[in-house]
Amino acid sequence: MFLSDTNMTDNNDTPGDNSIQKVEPNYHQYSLFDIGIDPGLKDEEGNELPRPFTKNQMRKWLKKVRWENHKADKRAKEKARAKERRREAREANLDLGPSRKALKKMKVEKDKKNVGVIIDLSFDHLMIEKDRYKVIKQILRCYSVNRRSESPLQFHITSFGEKSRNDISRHNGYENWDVEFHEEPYLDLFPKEKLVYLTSESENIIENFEENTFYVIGGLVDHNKHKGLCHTIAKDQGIRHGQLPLDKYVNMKTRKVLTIDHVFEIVLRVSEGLAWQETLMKVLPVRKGAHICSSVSDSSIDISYHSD
Ligand SMILES: C[S@@+](CC[C@H](N)C(=O)[O-])C[C@H]1O[C@@H](n2cnc3c(N)ncnc32)[C@H](O)[C@@H]1O
Repeated sequence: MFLSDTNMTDNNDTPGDNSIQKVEPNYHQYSLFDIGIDPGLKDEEGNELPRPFTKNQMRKWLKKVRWENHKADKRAKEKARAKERRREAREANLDLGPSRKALKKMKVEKDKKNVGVIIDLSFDHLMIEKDRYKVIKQILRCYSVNRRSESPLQFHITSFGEKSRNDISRHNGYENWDVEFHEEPYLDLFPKEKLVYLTSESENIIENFEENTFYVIGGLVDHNKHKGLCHTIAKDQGIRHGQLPLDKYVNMKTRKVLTIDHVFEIVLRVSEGLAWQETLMKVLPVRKGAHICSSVSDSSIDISYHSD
């Protein structure tokens, strides 16, 4: 159910106004963290307490609620319109192509690539709630690009603990995703020689993704606080590691550390057969300021990893 904000006008001067108190936010659905507010206060059950709300915070919150309402409305209208179009087409004996249901079924039957990606969620203890949510959002994007791919990657999530389970359960239906969730760490699940930890600090430059190999991405949003952590872990565990060949194909204005979903999509696109330069220009966000290196051609060079 969505909230009505008709009682909340821009003329409300104080958050304690009667009109504001009529708004009954659903604090389970909308975390204050979602709108960049650290609520600080919690009740005995750990729920965020509504006060104190400044006028500005309340405005931001209402803007978010309005947007959510608008999105839900729009989706419902689109659904109704699509249903109506199908009904009309059926009556006129027109073929509108496969239904959503049929498309979904076709997707499940797609051939998976023999290349795997593992997102290593063993870093919960190093992140505040807000950053853990960012990790989950990025995983959501990985799932979404993989699902749309004609040749999806094998997708595993390891060290999937209680915190991650709670965080991800805000997104309904994750249990039905075509992703394998494991509570165990990857070392308990996969042979060491088939693992390659992706890390921007590795001295090994990846040129292509090997079949029958699992590429590990660190499930960590750390704002560079734990620089080199995944590289150290890979070396300590004696598994192979490699960095993406960013320097070879693009000039970047910013750091070479990418987000989980960008790394995932790069592995996916290159495994699909897209050239490196094209992939990087397509996937890297504009703010990374990537430009093509004019001196390179997009040929493949094999490298051998060493596991230190
Ligand atoms: C935001 S980064 C985390 C950075 C973290 N300080 C670390 O030690 O890796 C998330 C993950 O994306 C992957 N990653 C990011 N940039 C990369 C690059 N240039 N090459 C290879 N992997 C990269 C790594 O697996 C990394 O753990």
